[in-house]
Amino acid sequence: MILLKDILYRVAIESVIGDTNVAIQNIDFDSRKISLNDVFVAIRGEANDGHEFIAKAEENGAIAIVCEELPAKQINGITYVLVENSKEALAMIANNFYQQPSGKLKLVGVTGTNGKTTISSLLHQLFTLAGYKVGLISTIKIVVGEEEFSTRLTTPDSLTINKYLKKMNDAGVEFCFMEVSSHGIAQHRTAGLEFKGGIFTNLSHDHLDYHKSFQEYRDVKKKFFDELPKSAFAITNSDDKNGAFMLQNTKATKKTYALKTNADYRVQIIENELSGLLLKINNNEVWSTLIGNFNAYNLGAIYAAADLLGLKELENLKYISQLKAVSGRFQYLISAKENITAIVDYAHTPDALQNVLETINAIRTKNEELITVVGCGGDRDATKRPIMGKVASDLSTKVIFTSDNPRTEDPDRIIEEVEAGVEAHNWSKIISITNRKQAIKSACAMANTKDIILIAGKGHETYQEVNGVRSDFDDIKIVQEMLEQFNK
Ligand SMILES: CC(=O)N[C@H]1[C@@H](OP(=O)(O)OP(=O)(O)OC[C@H]2O[C@@H](n3ccc(=O)[nH]c3=O)[C@H](O)[C@@H]2O)O[C@H](CO)[C@@H](O)[C@@H]1O[C@H](C)C(=O)N[C@@H](C)C(=O)N[C@H](CCC(=O)O)C(=O)O
Ligand SMILES: Nc1ncnc2c1ncn2[C@@H]1O[C@H](COP(=O)(O)OP(=O)(O)OP(=O)(O)O)[C@@H](O)[C@H]1O
Ligand SMILES: N[C@H](CCC[C@H](N)C(=O)O)C(=O)O
Ligand SMILES: [Mg+2]
Repeated sequence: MILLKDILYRVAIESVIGDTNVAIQNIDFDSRKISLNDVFVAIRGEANDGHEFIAKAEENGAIAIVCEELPAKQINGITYVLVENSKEALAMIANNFYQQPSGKLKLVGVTGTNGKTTISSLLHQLFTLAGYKVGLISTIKIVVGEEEFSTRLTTPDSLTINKYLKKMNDAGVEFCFMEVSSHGIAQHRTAGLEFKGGIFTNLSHDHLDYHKSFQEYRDVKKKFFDELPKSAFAITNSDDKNGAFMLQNTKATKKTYALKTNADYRVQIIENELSGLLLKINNNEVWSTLIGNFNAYNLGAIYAAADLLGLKELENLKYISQLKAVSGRFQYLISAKENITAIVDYAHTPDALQNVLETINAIRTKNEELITVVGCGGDRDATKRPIMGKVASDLSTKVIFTSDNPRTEDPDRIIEEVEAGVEAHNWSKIISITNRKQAIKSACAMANTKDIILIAGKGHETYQEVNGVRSDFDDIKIVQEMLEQFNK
């Protein structure tokens, strides 16, 4: 039996009306999911104000209401807990309800604009190879030992995070790697978690619809490191101009990785080919089948984290060389007959797109075309659209602009905004085909022997979201079918 007072530990409470010595059943921040003897936490969101649903939660049987503002009428028998910040309170309550699960394993958070899924998934792979039971909370999926769960957000709400961490405790998981998005930090989804380490990847343009300015976006990311405990490690990319800034006020042990500057974990690229990377990390050579400069950074961060988590040097190098590419991250398929290469990549920011295109250009010979299929998501940062249009047209020989996830926006309007970034001398390179499947088919039809097709933006996603409806859609499957037709 759990009492209301037990879950209020570390919650910044302003006042309480009613009894906290009451047994509670469950917790939720959605009035529609409240049933008898549950605790309802009212949250002011982006679209709605949870305080407007307090009456609904009471009707559904809530025994306690946690809120920032008391309802005009209070009901006898229900306890009202007035707090400073409901989102933070929810996080603390979730930590308490599931008995502080983050402290019972080694939790490492990965933050930054690009590379979070790659690094956390590869660390999950590495520690699994090393024989440990491992957990993962990522954009692609949540993993608890051998069990996998689907997920919609990169960093889930605090209740969901703690629920899965508890499952990990019950399954005997020793290490958990999780992505920490800027939305997650800003909305206190990770508050109260006990991190053993934090990793910073890089910072570039994204989510400026939500954070309003680059400074605000940067400061939110920094907050994650500010809050790490002294016993944790904080690993940063010292080649990134915001790398040092991230660790300015952290209490954690600071460590750096870099390709260009001096660092605790120094990575050098010896060979960089379509078959993989030969790297020197500190004084050891290691081969990886991962491709591109940016993966040399990711591998540097992974090596550093594994080292700081106690993996022996030789084991670390051995497992790094066995890591396999993460789904939809530079995933490539080759049609045997025509020798056409198709690369499916999740690049959905200007920086990621530029990195991927530069990687391909570095390995492509001049007479092979690079045909890029790309679009931008709706209801997300619109300022990145023309920049992605420019990057795609500057760095490809042909471009097909198309839809990503239009969500509630008009796909043709989004494409126009992407096209607006294309410079006049590149206009002859581009065409636009709104239907993404058609765009991929056209790219395949345009390709000649040895050409390279990049399909960017959706990576591992198996749906396309239009007006709130997600229909089956898989870049990898579509391109596979097309390439098989060539082989006939
Ligand atoms: C913009 C944003 O981040 N929104 C998130 C936010 O929702 P919200 O603030 O809009 O919630 P709301 O609809 O206004 O509702 C407010 C409150 O009223 C409650 N409510 C509502 C209706 C009702 O009948 N009863 C009721 O109690 C809701 O449960 C909620 O508690 O809080 C919700 C619960 O945690 C999230 O699911 C939701 O994510 C939406 C779906 C989303 O698309 N978020 C994206 C932008 C996101 O977070 N992405 C990041 C970053 C990606 C990256 O960098 O890679 C991620 O971590 O995935
Ligand atoms: N270290 C890196 N630096 C720059 N670009 C990268 C890096 N790692 C991966 N990328 C590129 O960014 C894309 C997204 O990578 P990944 O999914 O790992 O990032 P993420 O941070 O998890 O993104 P999201 O914010 O959507 O969760 C990749 O498909 C690749 O094109
Ligand atoms: N986590 C990213 C995912 C973008 C993926 C892209 N396919 C899109 O839908 O815009 C975001 O929420 O911005
Ligand atoms: Mg991710």
